[in-house]
Amino acid sequence: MDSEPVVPEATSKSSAAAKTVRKPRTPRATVAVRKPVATPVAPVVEAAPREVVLKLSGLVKRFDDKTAVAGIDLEIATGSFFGIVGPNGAGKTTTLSMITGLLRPDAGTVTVHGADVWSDPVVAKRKMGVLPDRLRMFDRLTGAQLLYYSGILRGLDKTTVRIRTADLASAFGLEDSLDRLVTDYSAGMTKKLALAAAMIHSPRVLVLDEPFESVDPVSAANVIDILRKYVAAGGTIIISSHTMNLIERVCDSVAVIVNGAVLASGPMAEVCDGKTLEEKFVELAGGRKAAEGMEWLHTFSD
Ligand SMILES: Nc1ncnc2c1ncn2[C@@H]1O[C@H](COP(=O)(O)OP(=O)(O)OP(=O)(O)O)[C@@H](O)[C@H]1O
Repeated sequence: MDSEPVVPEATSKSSAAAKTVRKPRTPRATVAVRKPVATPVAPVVEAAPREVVLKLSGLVKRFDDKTAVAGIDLEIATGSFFGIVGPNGAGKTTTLSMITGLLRPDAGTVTVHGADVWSDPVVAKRKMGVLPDRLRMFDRLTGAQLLYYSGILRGLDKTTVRIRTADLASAFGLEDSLDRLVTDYSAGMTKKLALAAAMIHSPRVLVLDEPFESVDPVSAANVIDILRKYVAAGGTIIISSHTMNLIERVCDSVAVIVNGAVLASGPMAEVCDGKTLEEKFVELAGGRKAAEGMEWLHTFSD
C-alpha cells in the first residue's frame, strides 16, 4: 500500500460514454396517458467523515527553561491542505520536527496513518515526505545524484527513480540544472530540489516547513499546482509559512500557534470568521507594536 504512488491517473473517456445512444421512436398513432408518478426524493447522503491521517496528542518540548511546545493536540484528515501559522518563535518548526521524527518530544505522541513516529519510526517515516526548515543537503552531489540517492534510500528501483527524477525536474523547472552541484544552486533552486526529493517516493503525507521561502512567484505557482493535484488525489499536506495570503488561498484548514499552544484550528472559513487570515492572525498573536522610540534612526549620522 505504502509504495503506491498517490499521483492522479490520466483520465480517459470510457468507451461506454463515447457510444451514441439512439432515442427510441415514439409510436405515432397512440397517445398513452400516464398516471402521474410521485417524484422520488433523493435520500440525504451525509459525507463520511474523513479518516485522520496525522494525529498529535499532548505534544510537549522544552529547551532548558524555555517551553517551545506546550501541549499540542491536532487531528489532520486525509486529503487536507493544512496550514500552520504563528509568530516567530511560536513553536512551528519544533512541532513539525517532532511530527517528522527529527526531534524527540518530552511528552505526547504523533501517529501517521496509525503508525507511531517514535515507537514505529520505519513505518511512520515511510509514509512521509519532509522538507525541513534548515536544509542540510548533501551539496557535493549533483541535483540528479541527490534525487537518485533520495529515491534509492526510499526503496525505489533504479528505473522508477530515473523516470520520477525526469518528471520532477521538469515540473520544478530544474531540467538544465540536474548535472550541477547542489552547492552551486541558488536558494530557491535548492528549495525546489529539496521539495522534489521529499516527493520522490509518493508519500501519503507531505510535511513542508516554509516551502515557498526564496521561491520566485512563477515557480511558487507551479509548485502550488503540483501540491493541489497531490491533495486532490488523496495526499495530505501540512505546511508552515509566514505568507498569510498564500496559506489562506491554498489551505482548506489552518492552526494558529502562539507561545507553543494552538489558539485556533479548523476549517479556514471557521478560523477566519469573516476576517482575512492576516487580520485573525494579528488579533490572536497579540497585535502590532507602535513604531515609537528609535528616533536616532532618523538622524543620519554621516
Ligand atoms: N535547539 C534549540 N535549542 C534551544 N531553543 C530552541 C531550539 N529550537 C528552538 N528553540 C526555541 O524554541 C522556540 C520555538 O522555536 P521554533 O523554531 O519552533 O519557532 P518557529 O515558530 O518555527 O519560529 P520562526 O517562525 O521564527 O521560524 C523559540 O523560542 C526557539 O528559540
